[in-house]
Amino acid sequence: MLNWFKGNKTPPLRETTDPAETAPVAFSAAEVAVVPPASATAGLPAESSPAEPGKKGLFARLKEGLSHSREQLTSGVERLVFGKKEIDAELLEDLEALLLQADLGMAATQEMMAAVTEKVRRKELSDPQALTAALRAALLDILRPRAAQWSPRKGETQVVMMVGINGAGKTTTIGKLAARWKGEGFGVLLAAGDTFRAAAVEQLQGWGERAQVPVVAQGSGADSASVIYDAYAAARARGSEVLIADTAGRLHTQGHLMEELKKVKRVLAKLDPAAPQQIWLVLDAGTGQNALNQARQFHEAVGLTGICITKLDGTAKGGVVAAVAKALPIPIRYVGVGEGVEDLRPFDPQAFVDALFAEKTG
Ligand SMILES: Nc1nc2c(ncn2[C@@H]2O[C@H](COP(=O)(O)OP(=O)(O)OP(=O)(O)O)[C@@H](O)[C@H]2O)c(=O)[nH]1
Repeated sequence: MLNWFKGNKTPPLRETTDPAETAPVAFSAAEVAVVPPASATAGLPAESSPAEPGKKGLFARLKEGLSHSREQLTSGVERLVFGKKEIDAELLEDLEALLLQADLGMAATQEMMAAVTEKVRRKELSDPQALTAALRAALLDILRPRAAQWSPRKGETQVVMMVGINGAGKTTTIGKLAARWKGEGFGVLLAAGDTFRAAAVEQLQGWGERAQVPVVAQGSGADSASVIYDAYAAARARGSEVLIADTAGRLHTQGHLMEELKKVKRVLAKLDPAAPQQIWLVLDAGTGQNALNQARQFHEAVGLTGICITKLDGTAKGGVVAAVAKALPIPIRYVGVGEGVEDLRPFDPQAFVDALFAEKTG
């Protein structure tokens, strides 16, 4: 229990953009530490401060990030239609194979192929050169239902709990979200709930320092549910709008570790039955179709309300976003296209299709 509750002291009401606000607040240091340590930025990618806008245009960053995937899809289609006069069965077969190779997965591929084949059958599509436009439209139809932005709300304290397998990019995504929401004027607090990996606490504190957002942490090996509970209590007392809770990476197949996540939910619900208001799964795009299994199992265990797909810049498997969108009725909140703070983009289906699947290469 935090000592400002015990002592019935008035907690700081609201966070401001003043860095002084990020100094340790009133609490029992033995139990909870809200600390942005001085040297915690070690090991973080060099980048601009959160207040500094990205130097490149937002779409340009997304496009650059998706260049490997775009190259595979766009050039692939160009190769298939080169010299072709009509869309025949062979071309359609090759196209299906290309979409599967680009990691769109069976269900999304089949839906896109059905849309294209139907257009060919109705004679609305006969020119092979027009295939790309038809594919883009079909992809957009799959992605559009998954676009739903979430933002903290003034006057409420909501918890966004981040889950995922080891190394998916949870801590990094939390840092980027903290900078974004802080920049939008929300009071943000971070909970170092990954008590398993010692460096994770330091890493989170580094992001906290960069974003000028306080971090609630306990010693390594502490009970994750207790850290997140205390952090939620602190966030409510401070009037922060959002608590972003890190959790340890775990394989979706490790039943006992999935139970731990359920415990965090139960413990938070003691403070507010609606908490955690959001549970977001972080998926590494490079894991390809395995991302679907992860998403299904995390969803079954804890009930996801959002998905963030990271590392789209390092892979040609960008099509996995379509596979995830088709397989699960869960909003895709953000996509990560780099390690920098500005490389986390809100998921915008039209921008994503434009960046992933160019009308023409180049
Ligand atoms: N290129 C690229 N790298 C990323 C992206 N997101 C995260 N990373 C990198 O991925 C690595 C792992 O990220 P973390 O945030 O530590 O992953 P985690 O899920 O917290 O890991 P655990 O604590 O082991 O569960 C780091 O080197 C990040 O910089 C992204 O969108 N693009």
